[in-house]
Amino acid sequence: MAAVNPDLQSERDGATFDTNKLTFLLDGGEGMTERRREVEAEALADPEVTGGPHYHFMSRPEQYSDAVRKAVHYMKQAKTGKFDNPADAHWYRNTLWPNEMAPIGLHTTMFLPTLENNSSPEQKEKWAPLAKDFKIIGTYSQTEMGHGTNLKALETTATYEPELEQFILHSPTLSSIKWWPGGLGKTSNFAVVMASMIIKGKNYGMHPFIVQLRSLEDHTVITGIEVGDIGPKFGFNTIDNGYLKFDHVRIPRENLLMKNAVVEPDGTYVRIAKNEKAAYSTMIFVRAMIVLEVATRGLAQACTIAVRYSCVRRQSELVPGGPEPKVLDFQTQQYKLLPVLASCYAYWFSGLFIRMTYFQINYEIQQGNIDLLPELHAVSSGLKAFTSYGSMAGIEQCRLACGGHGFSQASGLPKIYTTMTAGCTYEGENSVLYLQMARYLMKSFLQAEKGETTTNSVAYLSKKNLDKCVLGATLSPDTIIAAYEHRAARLVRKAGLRVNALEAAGKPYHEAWNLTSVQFTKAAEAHCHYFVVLKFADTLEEMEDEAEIHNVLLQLFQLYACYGITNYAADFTEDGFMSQEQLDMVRLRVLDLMADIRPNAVALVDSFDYPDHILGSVLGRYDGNVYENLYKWAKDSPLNKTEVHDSYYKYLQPMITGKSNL
Ligand SMILES: CCCCCCCCCCCCCCCCCCCC(=O)SCCNC(=O)CCNC(=O)[C@H](O)C(C)(C)COP(=O)(O)OP(=O)(O)OC[C@H]1O[C@@H](n2cnc3c(N)ncnc32)[C@H](O)[C@@H]1OP(=O)(O)O
Ligand SMILES: Cc1cc2nc3c(=O)[nH]c(=O)nc-3n(C[C@H](O)[C@H](O)[C@H](O)COP(=O)(O)OP(=O)(O)OC[C@H]3O[C@@H](n4cnc5c(N)ncnc54)[C@H](O)[C@@H]3O)c2cc1C
Repeated sequence: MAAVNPDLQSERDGATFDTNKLTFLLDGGEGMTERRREVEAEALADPEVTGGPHYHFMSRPEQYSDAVRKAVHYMKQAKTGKFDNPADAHWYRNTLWPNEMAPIGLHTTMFLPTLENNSSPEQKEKWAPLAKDFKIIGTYSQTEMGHGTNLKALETTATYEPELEQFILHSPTLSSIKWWPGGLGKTSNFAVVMASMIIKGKNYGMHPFIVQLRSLEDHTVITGIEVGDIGPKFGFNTIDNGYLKFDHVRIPRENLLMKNAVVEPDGTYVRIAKNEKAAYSTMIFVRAMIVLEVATRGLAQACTIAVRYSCVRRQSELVPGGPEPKVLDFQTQQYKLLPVLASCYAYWFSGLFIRMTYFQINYEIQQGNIDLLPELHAVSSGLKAFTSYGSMAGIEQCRLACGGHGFSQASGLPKIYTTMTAGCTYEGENSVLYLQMARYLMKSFLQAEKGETTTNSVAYLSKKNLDKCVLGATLSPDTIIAAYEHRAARLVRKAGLRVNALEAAGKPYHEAWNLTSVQFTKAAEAHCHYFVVLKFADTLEEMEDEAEIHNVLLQLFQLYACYGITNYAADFTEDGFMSQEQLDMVRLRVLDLMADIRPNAVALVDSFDYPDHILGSVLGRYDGNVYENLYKWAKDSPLNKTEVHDSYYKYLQPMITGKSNL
């Protein structure tokens, strides 16, 4: 390995804590870190994983094709049983497709989970092993050209025919064509298709059906089906997001996944699930996972790149006539990066929380206890929206902080950005998800108004909140949490009262709701902000005695919270809760905290523990040898394969010389 750039080494030497120990905390324990590192090391040693053509120097069809090569490699490995632990499989995939979507990504994240959670026991026994062993490859096909958000308006129909005990799948309109499902265009031979189920003329709404799309022999498309790729996108170029059109395709009755609802041979519909949204369960799973696995990890990688590079990049003067400083020593550069780094830690702890909570509540739901489903739906929706937007903005901030080189694909940042920003849209567009959380907040507000006790994430709504902020120079977690509680409770209450007032003035509820929806999305955002602050504080409280790590995490917590207050100052001050003096103090504390955190900045990103291969960045290399590798990168560019490019002979030569050698 090349010698580490002394400018980066000095940062590591000056850190006040052991990065390894912080990595253990982030991974959820030393054993988890060790296992992750083992899986990554095995993958990194495998030329099928790290070899192959250079991602950025391939065309899109080549990128897709290479991703399929990797998919086959992954499936061969998985078939040996070595990834029986889902975490192992996840780490391996992250190393194989760094910041890319695998053509079989939907197979593992949505197709298989839907089969497992929406099938009857017999169906699960039949389909899940086939999918687990990759004998069939599937996707999750829900969104249509005309509707992604409004699931009640999906137009694909599954009409039951009792005589033959079959459903007939049909796409009656242009807008009913399935559009967007990942891996649908070229890779999958099966899909879970969400379609409106019609029996004897009655529409029972969206239900999941397992449908074969292509032959298992030669991959040709099943009669009555038209399927293909939807073309190049802003990112996600390794995956074949597809379209799918049905022309009266018949499937057996048994292909309705019947855990939540059964259709008997004579067409009798029997609902089993207690909640009518049971068919939406896979979406909750993915939203809960996006928080850590997509939003936070994308941001952590961007922070790693930008912070390391900012300690390698020297520019301008700090001391007149003095040497060029590391750019991270400029206060403005710290202001660009350190609050983003603090938010990354904040999201991480919320991500760990929602992942664990998802598995706990889902277990209860599987046992038939659905009491906590509304809470899980609201929190997973809100956190998905809050963290994906924050990460998207943070990644862009990291890119800008890298100056010109940040604009190059060599930085790795454009790829991280385009992959991650899709998470603001897929699995529920962010405003739409904030409005789902807002419904929950409105209900909870009404409960609190009636004097009832609200619980879980909204417990604070029925508490007596402080009228005056008691935040002082010590910035204790409790006073910070109280400030965020106050802001969220006030914004929820204000929006709720306006709905009530508009209704009292004669507006129908739906109109009152729409007229309050901007306020409500801001209230939902404030609620999520509070929740993320709370989970960060909980992590600090639960930490075992690792004083050095506790100190630096406390600084990050305070920075995250103070920066949030300065960014949303009006929310905290306009009702007189926080005084101007307190706000001024918080603003100055942001600057002081940045100075406190600055010496540990590199150690804090090293703790995310990303191998260079996953970062895919010349700027963010662990060894900090940026310039020689930027030069190498440019030399490898396909345009430099020949001294004179073909386009010269085709276009320039005739113009410049009046003749052509072609
Ligand atoms: C160590 C690690 C191991 C773990 C490894 C795991 C790795 C995982 C990695 C994850 C990587 C992820 C990569 C992802 C790849 C891309 C995937 C992209 C896939 C997709 O995009 S699939 C399509 C997604 N589509 C959507 O999300 C559609 C959005 N729309 C909706 O969800 C609904 O239509 C909407 C907006 C919620 C409205 O629904 P509607 O039916 O109209 O309902 P109402 O608004 O009338 O509400 C009625 C009532 O129901 C409640 N509700 C709504 N949804 C749900 C739900 N899901 N569950 C429970 N309850 C729900 C709603 O709140 C209302 O309640 P009220 O009480 O207020 O009446
Ligand atoms: C990269 C990517 C991968 C995807 N993968 C899959 C997949 O594998 N399977 C699949 O089925 N789908 C997939 N999708 C589709 C995705 O789930 C939808 O695009 C997403 O749910 C948003 O729905 P939409 O496109 O209909 O947006 P729209 O709902 O049309 O959003 C447009 C605008 O309208 C606003 N809006 C819509 N409804 C409301 C409302 N009720 N209140 C206020 N504002 C509203 C939105 O906020 C937004 O600003 C994918 C999409 C992308 C981008």
